[in-house]
Amino acid sequence: MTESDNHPSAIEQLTILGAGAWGTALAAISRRAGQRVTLWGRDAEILADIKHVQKNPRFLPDIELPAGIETTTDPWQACKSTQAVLVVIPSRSLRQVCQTFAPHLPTGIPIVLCCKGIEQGSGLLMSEVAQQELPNHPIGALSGPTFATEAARGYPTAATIALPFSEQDRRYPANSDASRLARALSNDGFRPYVSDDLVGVEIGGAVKNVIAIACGIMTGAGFAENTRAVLITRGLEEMKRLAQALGGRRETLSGLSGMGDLTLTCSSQTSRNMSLGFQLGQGRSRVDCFDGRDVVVEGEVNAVSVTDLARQLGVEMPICETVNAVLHGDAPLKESFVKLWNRPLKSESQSLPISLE
Ligand SMILES: NC(=O)C1=CN([C@@H]2O[C@H](COP(=O)(O)OP(=O)(O)OC[C@H]3O[C@@H](n4cnc5c(N)ncnc54)[C@H](OP(=O)(O)O)[C@@H]3O)[C@@H](O)[C@H]2O)C=CC1
Ligand SMILES: O=C(CO)COP(=O)(O)O
Repeated sequence: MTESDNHPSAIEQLTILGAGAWGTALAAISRRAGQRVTLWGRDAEILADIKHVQKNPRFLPDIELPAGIETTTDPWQACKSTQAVLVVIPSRSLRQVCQTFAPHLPTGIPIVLCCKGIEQGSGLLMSEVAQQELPNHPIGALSGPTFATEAARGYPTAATIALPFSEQDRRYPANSDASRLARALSNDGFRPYVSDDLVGVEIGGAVKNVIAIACGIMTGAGFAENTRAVLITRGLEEMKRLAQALGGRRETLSGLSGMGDLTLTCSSQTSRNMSLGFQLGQGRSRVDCFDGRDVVVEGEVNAVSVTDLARQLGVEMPICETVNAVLHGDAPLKESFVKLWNRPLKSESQSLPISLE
């Protein structure tokens, strides 16, 4: 078989599930890339604004969206002639959303998960949850340093699209689902890279939010740049260890979905995770954070699932452990971070495993 015999058709029609900040931004990105886009959500009023006045006043106020985004609250309508689906809802809702959409998805189309997390209780990656519920679809992830507000405005942004490669994909990588999706989303402001390391890409997205909460706590408590650099660097090492234990590649965590997203999220209060940590570090109680609004903070719920998974696998993740103890174990904030700093001294590199005690 030659490459031209095997050339699959280009993706021209996308469905996006979730009309929050990132789902709406991805609809804008896809439109700018020339796609026919249907955005599915639950709130008919928001969807009407997106379609008719090119605004999402609740999740992306003041941002002008491109015209031509079709919207619907009906799962069948959303999927009827789609060639690929991006799932952009909070991680805790993924299983339920997959179950709702399973009967409506055209057979075999790729499903790309854009939520960042690990399922509570089961410890499954988002892709494993989706694979259980949608066994007849290739499952991938899109992840990277992508604040929705910036990407929706068209500011230059890049991310990684990961799907496992089949034997055929290895022979013709440009024809893989990951490559077809990258071409479908690419435009002047959005540059997708392709990967076959789904585990590495997903772990980066899930763990960086927990580390960002740690950065926020330390910054809110009055510490500065040195402390943040340590948390980013050692946090990256925690991400690499967990990815490796699950069969991912350490090098993936040096890319956009690892180091890239970790740096972004740990450096700005535009991040809801960093911002939650900051407010807690300043001494606010959890109920007063975000002025009492119910904001999606993935690192908060995922501190539990990341820590549980690490313990199960025997992977040392002291920063994530500390965040989890503070958020969910009633551990005193200041003392917990002092304890983190006073752990036994050791070598920096995994390949020189010495303790100095
Ligand atoms: N915002 C960002 O910059 C980025 C976010 N992400 C990730 O994307 C995911 C979504 O985040 P984001 O868009 O920011 O969140 P938002 O809070 O902005 O929006 C969440 C959306 O999900 C919908 N939703 C929640 N639960 C369900 C459910 N059970 N069924 C159907 N729809 C549901 C909400 O609908 P309703 O209003 O009806 O509740 C809302 O439209 C998260 O995992 C986040 O980490 C990734 C990269 C960037
Ligand atoms: O994942 C994000 C950027 O890549 C968004 O981060 P927050 O969820 O912390 O706002």
